[in-house]
Amino acid sequence: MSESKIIEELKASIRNIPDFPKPGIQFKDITTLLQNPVYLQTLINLLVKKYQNLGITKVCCIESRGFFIGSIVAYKLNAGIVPIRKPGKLPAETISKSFTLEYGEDSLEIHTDALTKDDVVLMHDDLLATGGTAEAAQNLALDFRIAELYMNFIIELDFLKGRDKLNKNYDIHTLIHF
Ligand SMILES: O=P(O)(O)OC[C@H]1O[C@H](OP(=O)(O)OP(=O)(O)O)[C@H](O)[C@@H]1O
Ligand SMILES: Nc1ncnc2[nH]cnc12
Repeated sequence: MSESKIIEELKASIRNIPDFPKPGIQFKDITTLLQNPVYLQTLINLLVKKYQNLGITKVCCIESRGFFIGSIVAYKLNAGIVPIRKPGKLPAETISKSFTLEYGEDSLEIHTDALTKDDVVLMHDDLLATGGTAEAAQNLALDFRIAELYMNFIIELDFLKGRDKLNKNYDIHTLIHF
């Protein structure tokens, strides 16, 4: 099967929940993709193929839905896992960035010793919506003056133009567009 057909199948496996968690939001639920072993393997294989020859040393995984796939990809790439978490969850010294998202306001934190200037970082989250989360996460990583940064999302809600908030000097890749 062609790669675009495979991506269409993965897209069809994502469940839409209207009005969750607030009226007007069309929530893209990835649990229906993740719980299917074939779809899970297919997704991981596509991501590993894309990022395997780039010398990635750390995968930054954005809480919480970014943890699932980001962690597996890190393992497959022989890279480390760096959690980017909601406030008050990381126990050691952190740096923090605030942002607004499609249905609220939040901030994100990373440990101050999580990255170094030699790191080639893959930043992963399940979904890019308004881009507030990804922008904050990108800025957290760039504060470390890392060697390179790749941004990856399973899903992008194109109509929200979240991509426009991100620094265009770094590669941004999304598998499935709505
Ligand atoms: O582009 P944005 O408008 O910033 O929205 C995208 C973010 O929203 C969701 O996370 P959420 O904050 O709902 O947390 P969760 O992963 O813990 O469910 C999603 O997993 C992204 O992280
Ligand atoms: N529409 C949406 N579906 C799933 N996760 C989201 N995060 C922000 N917007 C979302």
